Amino acid sequence: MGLITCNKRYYQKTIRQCVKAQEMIMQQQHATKPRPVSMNITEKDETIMSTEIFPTAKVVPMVLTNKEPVILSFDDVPGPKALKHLARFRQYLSEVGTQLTAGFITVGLNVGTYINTRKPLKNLSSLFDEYGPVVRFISPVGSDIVLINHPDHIQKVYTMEGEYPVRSTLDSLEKYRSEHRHHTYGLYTVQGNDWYRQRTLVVNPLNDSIVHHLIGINDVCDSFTGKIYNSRNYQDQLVKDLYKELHKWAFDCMGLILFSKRFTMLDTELVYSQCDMSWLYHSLEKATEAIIKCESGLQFWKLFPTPAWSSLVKYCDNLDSLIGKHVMEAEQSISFTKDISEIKNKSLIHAMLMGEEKMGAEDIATIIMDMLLIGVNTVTSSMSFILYYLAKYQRAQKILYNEIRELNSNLSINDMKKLTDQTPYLQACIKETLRLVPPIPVLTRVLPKNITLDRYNIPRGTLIIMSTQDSSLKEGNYEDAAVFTPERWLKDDAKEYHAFASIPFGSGPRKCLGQNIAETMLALLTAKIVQKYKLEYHYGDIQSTRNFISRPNKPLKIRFVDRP
Ligand code: HEM
Repeated sequence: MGLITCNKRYYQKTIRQCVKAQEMIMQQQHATKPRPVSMNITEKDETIMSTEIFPTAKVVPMVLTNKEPVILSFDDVPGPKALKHLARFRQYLSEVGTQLTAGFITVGLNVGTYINTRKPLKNLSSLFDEYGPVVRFISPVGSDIVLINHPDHIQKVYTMEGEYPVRSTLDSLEKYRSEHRHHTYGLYTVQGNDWYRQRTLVVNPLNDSIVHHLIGINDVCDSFTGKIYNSRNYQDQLVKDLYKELHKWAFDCMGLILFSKRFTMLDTELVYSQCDMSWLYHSLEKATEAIIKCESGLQFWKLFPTPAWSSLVKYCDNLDSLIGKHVMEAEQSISFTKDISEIKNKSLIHAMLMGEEKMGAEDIATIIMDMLLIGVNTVTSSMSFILYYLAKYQRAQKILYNEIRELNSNLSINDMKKLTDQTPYLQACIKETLRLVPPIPVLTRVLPKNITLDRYNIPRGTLIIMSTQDSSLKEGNYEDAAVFTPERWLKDDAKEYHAFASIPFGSGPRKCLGQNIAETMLALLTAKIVQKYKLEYHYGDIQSTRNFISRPNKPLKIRFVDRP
């Protein structure tokens, strides 16, 4: 639909150019005849006209025959006009950077969620409806931003990202690291060769870690279902905030994978006590809140320390030192052990410390911090929405329950592949939830080369924001796109879906490192909950917030009714 609107606009523009060219040719012909005094055209005017006529006339046959592609300039990319006037301030505010425009976009999106005005604020999809599939934001302060949502364009960006893909970083975390800690490591935020080196060092130990801890994760999932049993009210809802409980579950699972430790946050009430484990959990929660605040809206923290910035510094410092303690403990245990080969598999931290290329303790702590921040928050968000959709779509829940019941096992497995093969409907439910609510709703790239998108030439270095959530919710890409339909992934037609219409884990060499881990955690807990409880939801529709990691915008009041 957006593509059609855009092409329509393009053709209208070309037709206007064509008419203008014809008028000018006619004027030029008239110019050779004796000229009426009222026209008053000077020699200078004639020169201008003749230089304008030919380029325009040259374009016309190309468009009409539609044989040669016409490349339109970057200036032709449509976008909101208001921001163009702000461009005048560019010279004064250069230090604020590109993200201010991203801030404008985020403010628009977030405010739209909270304020119920008569004239609703624009969200990304209305921008695409208005301007077409390629929208330009002229930044008042930094590089311009281009917004896209068409799967073809998203695919093209990924194919041109190069060997060392560059994503726009979380500015607040990057500033914290470079200015406050004088240390720029961090897998999500680092770029270029450094990124490649880190990723190569982490990828294998991380995959091994999930295999080692399957049984432990299974136990944490059992703790969660047990906790539901023990802490329901008379309406079979959790007395506590379900989102927070899921957050603790994700934290405990990630504790096993990243530290090989049982954090038991689910079982303990000592959330704000003085023990290291609860401080780590508390700091993670607070650091996430502070990053969300800093990344949404106008980024004044770049100019002076705002309360959100001070909170970010405080809690990221906490995280750094608490994780650093675990890394130091691992270093010590290595230095006291004779049989080095045995200890290498003790934890992900041990494996990284003993990798072929030695990594410093601070570097490892930063990588672990990134994985904790991304991993815990994304998995919690997805798990919340899986439960919500299953509770809302009873028919889907019934099919899933039958699939799990037929497995006729207690699901206490240590072979994930077997579980995946035996539960196609469960996998489809996870995939469908991630299509409807990808926890990271927009992905970014800065390309090393110019790229042509929908005939517009986008210069290299432009920040390209890919609205992957908008793409996966578009009717043109999926029929009944807003409806939770896991079956769509099991039909033959699924093969016809565009491979880039729904990419919740990103794509290419820089795609999510934790996909395997996330899918395992989500599958295990969903299976265990549905096996034990019938889920119900009797309240208003829940949507996702549009933060850099989205979450439910309302309390998850799901009922967990015992199955007979
Ligand atoms: C449902 C859960 C998850 C979703 C939907 C998700 C999604 C994503 C996405 C979209 C990206 C960016 C990809 C791109 O730019 O093309 C990403 C990157 C990343 N994710 Fe995940 N993620 C999830 C869970 C996890 C977990 C559990 C971990 C930790 C083990 C993790 C670690 C990472 C890391 C380290 C990166 C940066 C990779 C790099 O820059 O090389 N993610 N994730």
